[in-house]
Amino acid sequence: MTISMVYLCDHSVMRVIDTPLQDVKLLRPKQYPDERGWFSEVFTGKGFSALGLPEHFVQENQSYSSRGVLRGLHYQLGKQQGKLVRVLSGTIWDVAVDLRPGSPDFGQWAGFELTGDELELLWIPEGFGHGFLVTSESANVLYKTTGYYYPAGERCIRWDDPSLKIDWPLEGLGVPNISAKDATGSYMSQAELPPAYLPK
Ligand SMILES: Cc1cn([C@H]2C[C@H](O)[C@@H](COP(=O)(O)OP(=O)(O)O[C@H]3O[C@@H](C)C(=O)[C@@H](O)[C@H]3O)O2)c(=O)[nH]c1=O
Repeated sequence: MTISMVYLCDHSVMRVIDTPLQDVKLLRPKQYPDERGWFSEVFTGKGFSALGLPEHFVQENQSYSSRGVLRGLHYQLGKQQGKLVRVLSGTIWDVAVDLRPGSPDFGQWAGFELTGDELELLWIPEGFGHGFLVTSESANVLYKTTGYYYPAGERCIRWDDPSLKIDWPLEGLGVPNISAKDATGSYMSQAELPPAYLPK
């Protein structure tokens, strides 16, 4: 994690934190505490647009998982999805992998601990594989997507693909609990990948 930048979007302040993957961002919305608790504008279309991030999301998903569950690494072909991920309760280790051929970060991954105790969002653009491991008793994960669910385009890369060398924090968790579908995931070398990276 490198540079921290603060952008002003009207009255609202969003801290944008660069990550080892140039197009993946951690976002910390401003919180307004008072004697009742706190308030925050977690997402505004115009604020995101001012940051060069998508203004429109078409779907919001929530999943609940118990400790040791690993979902991923998922992406969609045909109708791609950018994802804005937030943890409502519990703690996960969230992973993004750049799958865009030609990208400077192609084949690179980054992992982030996200917890319901912090107001933090992770922005993962189209063309990335996404997955997470639940490291707390349970976790509620909420994410908006820029594209609709498109089952025909669903793809999965194995969480344990040795070419990716993802350092999942599995200490004390043992073998992760994955779905039957994820167990049939592809190795990246054999996977049908998203469209090539387009430099901005
Ligand atoms: C993802 C999704 C699933 N479903 C259904 C299909 C299935 O019956 C059930 C569970 O689906 P899955 O096993 O694919 O759910 P899950 O393994 O949680 O899939 C999700 O994983 C994370 C890591 C992502 O990044 C998401 O984009 C999505 O791929 O929910 C929908 O109706 N809409 C959706 O958008």
